[in-house]
Amino acid sequence: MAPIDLTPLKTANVPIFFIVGGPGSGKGTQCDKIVAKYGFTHLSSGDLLRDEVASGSARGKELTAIMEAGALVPLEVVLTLVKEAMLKAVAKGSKGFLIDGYPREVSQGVQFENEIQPAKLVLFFDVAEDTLIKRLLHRAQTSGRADDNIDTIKKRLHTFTTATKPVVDHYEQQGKLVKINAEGSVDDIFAVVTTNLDKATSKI
Ligand SMILES: Nc1ccn([C@@H]2O[C@H](COP(=O)(O)OP(=O)(O)OP(=O)(O)O)[C@@H](O)[C@H]2O)c(=O)n1
Ligand SMILES: Nc1nc2c(ncn2[C@@H]2O[C@H](COP(=O)(O)OP(=O)(O)O)[C@@H](O)[C@H]2O)c(=O)[nH]1
Ligand SMILES: [Mg+2]
Repeated sequence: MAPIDLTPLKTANVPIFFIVGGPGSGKGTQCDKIVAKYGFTHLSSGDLLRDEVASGSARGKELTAIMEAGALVPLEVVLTLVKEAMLKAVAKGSKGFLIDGYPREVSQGVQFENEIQPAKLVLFFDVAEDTLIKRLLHRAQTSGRADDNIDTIKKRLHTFTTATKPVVDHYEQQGKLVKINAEGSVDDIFAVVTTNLDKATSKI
């Protein structure tokens, strides 16, 4: 596969925010609110993967099995989808990016930042496991997602603890982590989010 020309994305030099948290921690919910207020482009890596599956492509078929096992899709696959979506958004004048559900492991973050540009901040929505399970089982009633069932939820939580928690430590060491207690109401959490985003964007 030919390498993707990232020049337009690098030249745009718009702020990039990683949004991390366990499955069901409210990443998508908060991203919708951030988009409404700040006009950033929201890219959910999980949604990009689900779109790829829905397209019926050969690449999509391989992904289904991995996602239903609650495991991680190979870094190159996710990063390629993210890059393609970012380039499309930059062509339309994107003001910045919320990269939701990525990085899932330290190497995903390192490679993204090396190849594209460093993230400005990493928002981490911190929610206890029992709350995550309750929320996901509730969402399962309407989400239609093949992975919103108790067996896959348990596997996703395991993947989060083993692969993604080190991501949180990695960015904490770099002083880029904003850890938000996300057990409260959507509006209370959003108030903390806006305080941090206002601070980060005023320095641009
Ligand atoms: N960077 C990513 C993002 C997603 N996935 C795969 O896609 C699945 C669903 O991802 P996502 O929609 O982000 O789900 P959750 O993290 O469970 O978060 P939520 O449902 O809360 O959005 C993951 O379990 C994983 O198999 C992945 O491998 N790598
Ligand atoms: N109680 C409560 N529920 C929330 C909050 N944020 C999201 N939810 C619910 O939790 C579920 C998962 O949220 P979602 O935004 O899809 O989380 P994501 O999986 O991290 O993207 C959904 O059913 C939401 O309605 C919150 O702040 N408080
Ligand atoms: Mg989501």
